[in-house]
Amino acid sequence: MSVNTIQGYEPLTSETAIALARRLGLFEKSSLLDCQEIGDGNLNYVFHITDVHRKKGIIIKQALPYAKVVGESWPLTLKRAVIEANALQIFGSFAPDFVPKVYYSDERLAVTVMEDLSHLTIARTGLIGGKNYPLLSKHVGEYLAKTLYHTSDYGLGHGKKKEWAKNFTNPELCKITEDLVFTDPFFDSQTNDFEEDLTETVRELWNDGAVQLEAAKLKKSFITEQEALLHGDLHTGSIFASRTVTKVIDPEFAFYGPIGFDIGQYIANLAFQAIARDPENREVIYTHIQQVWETFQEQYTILWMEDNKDTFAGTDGYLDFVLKKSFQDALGFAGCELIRRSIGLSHVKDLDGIEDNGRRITAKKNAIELGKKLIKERILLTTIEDAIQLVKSRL
Ligand SMILES: Nc1ncnc2c1ncn2[C@@H]1O[C@H](COP(=O)(O)OP(=O)(O)O)[C@@H](O)[C@H]1O
Ligand SMILES: CSC[C@H]1O[C@H](OP(=O)(O)O)[C@H](O)[C@@H]1O
Repeated sequence: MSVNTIQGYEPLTSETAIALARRLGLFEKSSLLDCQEIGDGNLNYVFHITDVHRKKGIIIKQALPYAKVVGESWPLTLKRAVIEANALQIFGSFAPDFVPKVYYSDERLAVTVMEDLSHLTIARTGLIGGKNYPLLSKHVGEYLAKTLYHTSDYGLGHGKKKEWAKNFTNPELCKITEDLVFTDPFFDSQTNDFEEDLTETVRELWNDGAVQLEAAKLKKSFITEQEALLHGDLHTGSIFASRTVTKVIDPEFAFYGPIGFDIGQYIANLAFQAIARDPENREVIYTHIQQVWETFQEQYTILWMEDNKDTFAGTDGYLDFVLKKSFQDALGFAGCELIRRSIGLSHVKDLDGIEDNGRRITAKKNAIELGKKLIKERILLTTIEDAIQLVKSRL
């Protein structure tokens, strides 16, 4: 397959990115501008433009017509840029404290111009470096409650939600997740990528019919359940943090799906830290896992009570049912993410960055075993304490 030429689209260079910033009037006319391409993700260009004297910056993110990590042999829709810009604006309207401001977007050029967050640190990088972000998981819990409630049937009403869901069909990006998270790691697929020392563990996984059946059910939920507008790729590399501020970036995978998916991806990426750390440094990560769920549950409940468009909102047991389902879904999705980032395409630095071969292999085996347990036993777990106990039992 080759990349189609798209009318009016051209990849930006530092010069054309600066010209765009000037045209948009985002800097004073006399300012001296510097531009660096800083994208370290799998898919896009990210240009950081700064006014050299005033130290003020902006970010211009541009989608390429292919996946950057693989190259032109993997064409990928440019529509993801408009999905990302629209999702940032919607999430920003419901949770303004936790989302970068969007200054401009252009569908033809596939660009989103947004607030510069480079005074913050990507949470994954900070956590790997041993930094503590005391408010991170409370903030993420609040962000999740607000975005997942306000975009749902309960927040919007059935008609409006269906309209929104139509505007957020994102089949190409969803297919990446369907393949890379929910399918390929459970079979002997070409995209898988793991060390030889993991072969036996991986073969056991491929022969585990019970895991495959539960993974199939989780994949079905991901594909069929349009509960709310999800971020769709909420790992700790998609979150900027400081001790007091949290901002969620990169929602190009946004679509209407099961709300446990965002919660589960975040929990799994915290779990990578618990797995990678020495035992004495794990407790703070367990606290994060507890805080994100507790804050989500508390805030979601408040929103449900305040203004719910569903006639059944006050029916005894309905909110509990919704929360329990989301919790158990989240644990299953977390299990899939743990396995995928250990043996599938696109790993995490938390594990790959462990230099000692023996420690790294043990960490990945732990991640795979924990993933299997979460997938198979999620319906037996009813409290976040149960889930944390299960994580502890695998390390
Ligand atoms: N608003 C921003 N402010 C500062 N840096 C950013 C911003 N958005 C992205 N970046 C930088 O660019 C990197 C890649 O961005 P991301 O949106 O995750 O791209 P991709 O979709 O390719 O994964 C981030 O890890 C971060 O370093
Ligand atoms: C070839 S896409 C693989 C992987 O990349 C995305 O992550 P990011 O955009 O944050 O780098 C997403 O997790 C996809 O599954």
